[in-house]
Amino acid sequence: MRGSSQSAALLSSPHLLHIKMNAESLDGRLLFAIPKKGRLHEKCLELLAGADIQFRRHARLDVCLVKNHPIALVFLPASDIPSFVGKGNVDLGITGHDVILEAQMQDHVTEELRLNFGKCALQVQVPEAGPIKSVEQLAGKRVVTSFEVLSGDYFGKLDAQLNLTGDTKTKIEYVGGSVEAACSLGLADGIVDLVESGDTMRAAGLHAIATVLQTEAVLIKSSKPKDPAHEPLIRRITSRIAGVVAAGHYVICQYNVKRDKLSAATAVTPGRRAATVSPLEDEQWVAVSSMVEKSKSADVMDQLVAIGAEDVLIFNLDNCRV
Ligand SMILES: Nc1ncnc2c1ncn2[C@@H]1O[C@H](COP(=O)(O)OP(=O)(O)OP(=O)(O)O)[C@@H](O)[C@H]1O
Ligand SMILES: O=P(O)(O)OC[C@H]1O[C@H](OP(=O)(O)OP(=O)(O)O)[C@H](O)[C@@H]1O
Repeated sequence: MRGSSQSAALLSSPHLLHIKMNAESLDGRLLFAIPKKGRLHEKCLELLAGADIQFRRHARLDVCLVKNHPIALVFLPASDIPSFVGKGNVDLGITGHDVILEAQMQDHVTEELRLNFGKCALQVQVPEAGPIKSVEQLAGKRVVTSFEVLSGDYFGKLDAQLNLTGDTKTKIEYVGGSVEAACSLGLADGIVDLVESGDTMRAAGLHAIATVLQTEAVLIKSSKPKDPAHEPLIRRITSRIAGVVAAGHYVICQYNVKRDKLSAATAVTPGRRAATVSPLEDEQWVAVSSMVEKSKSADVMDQLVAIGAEDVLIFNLDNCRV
């Protein structure tokens, strides 16, 4: 029975020993892995709430049952989620695209959805005041990182291009955290680490000289799901989460405009299929409603006002299916 073997595999994980007493209740449930802490955790909880996946997590328990679906949530370190999903121990998961590549699980998981958070870049960084200005100058020296595989690939290719072999190759050393301190501590000539705002990098006196990878959080499923019976539920959850992500991406823009300016205005707010145009009591005017990308809404409002639109309103979406 797949449910039992899946539970047994989960329970062999050191993270999950203390949920043994719950093993029976996991059987038959779709297992969905969520980062248990770190940068992605809170955003994942918001997604679950938006998708109406209801649960109560008891303090310190890494597995909890969803009340309104046959799902169990499994809280794991983000870095372990690709291999749990890739090996089929859990059915669905959320983690970073970077983490999937670092775990070398890209051939074992399918990225179902980009989630529009956890966006950052994996960058090669060196001391701003130091002599190294390019990755070619850094090649052959000491690089400290938490991303050994991705950094190894990156510098491996660079070493090959520069004909660096044996002892002259770049030395990649792993550290589990505080990577940005490695140069000032004398451990490294450069580092490879994630950058979002750049605050950590600048505070450590570093600057970026190359980008290894752009990443964001993704919803993943196993490329070879063990239980096809879970597919409809996976599709439903994926569609709900896609709706929550789209709701964060769009706003509704509503305004009044004179009929003779309507085509200029709808050129600014074409909507996804078409703008909704409704008559007003004043026959010279119409009301227009349209979905607009949130990041462009301020520009769109400026353009509408310049065209002569009035009462321009922006509404956030709680949820949608588009
Ligand atoms: N500054 C950031 N901005 C956006 N996304 C980030 C940032 N840092 C990390 N991430 C994303 O979150 C993932 C997990 O990173 P995080 O540092 O939270 O890992 P963790 O090791 O699980 O947590 P912790 O650092 O608390 O131990 C990263 O692989 C990346 O995809
Ligand atoms: O460009 P920034 O916005 O400053 O973000 C980058 C920092 O975020 C991540 O670490 P995090 O703060 O999650 O903690 P960690 O070092 O413990 O992983 C990453 O490792 C960087 O240190």
